[in-house]
Amino acid sequence: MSANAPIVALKPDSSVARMAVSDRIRLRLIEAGQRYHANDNIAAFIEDGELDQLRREVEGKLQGVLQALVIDTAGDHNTAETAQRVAKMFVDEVFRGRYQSAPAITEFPNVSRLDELIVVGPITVRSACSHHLCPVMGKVWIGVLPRADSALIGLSKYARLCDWVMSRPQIQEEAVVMLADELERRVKPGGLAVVMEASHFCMHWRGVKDDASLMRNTVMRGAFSRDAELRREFLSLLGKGGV
Ligand SMILES: Nc1nc2c(ncn2[C@@H]2O[C@H](COP(=O)(O)OP(=O)(O)OP(=O)(O)O)[C@@H](O)[C@H]2O)c(=O)[nH]1
Repeated sequence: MSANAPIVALKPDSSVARMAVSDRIRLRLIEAGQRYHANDNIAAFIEDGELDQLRREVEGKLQGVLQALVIDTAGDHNTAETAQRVAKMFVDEVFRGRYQSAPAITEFPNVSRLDELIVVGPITVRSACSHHLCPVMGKVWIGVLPRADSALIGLSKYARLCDWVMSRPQIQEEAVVMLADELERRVKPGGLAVVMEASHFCMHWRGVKDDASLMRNTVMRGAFSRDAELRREFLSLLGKGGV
């Protein structure tokens, strides 16, 4: 992990070793000039074994939150292990797209020089808003217009990539752009379209308590941004119940 090297120079070994694991990781990120917003992946800055330490650190902080909420975690059998459960849920499940490396995406050359529209979806996606950490549940549709030098990727890989990008706290507008960037980098298509439709629990469960509203947004790149007919064809293929 190359980003680790400058940290050792910055601080004596012993003081780095004594730091909380989140501080060690943060120092590496800062030293490398790497952004670490809620929707950024920081896997390259986490060393072997540190995720276990991070989960334990998060558990300790969550125990403090429960204590501050005046919940008797010692006497209440239902919350006795809540801090541990929630830490595991954040680090290993719902926010794992921050801490784990990208899924392996097998790429195949476009031997047949396919240049017709491919539509994948609806892919079920689960995320969380970065404002309240409430669930965001939705669907994503992806349109790819390949060109001769594009890579073709397996169908399941669209869903794997979606899951990796979505498993982070974020806003929907940025989520679709990030997903489009990841797809564009791997597939190098002549055109790329992403549509997301999602339900935000920060609006259902709390706040305005509006049960019905959805947010829909799109990213249109390359041929999709230039060609209205292609856009129409893609949108018409999203199907009933789609956008
Ligand atoms: N644009 C956008 N807004 C979002 C998304 N997810 C949640 N929000 C909104 O983020 C806003 C945060 O607003 P604040 O005023 O800081 O928070 P708040 O006082 O809890 O707001 P209320 O939800 O209105 O009670 C809310 O309006 C949410 O509905 C998203 O993906 N995109």
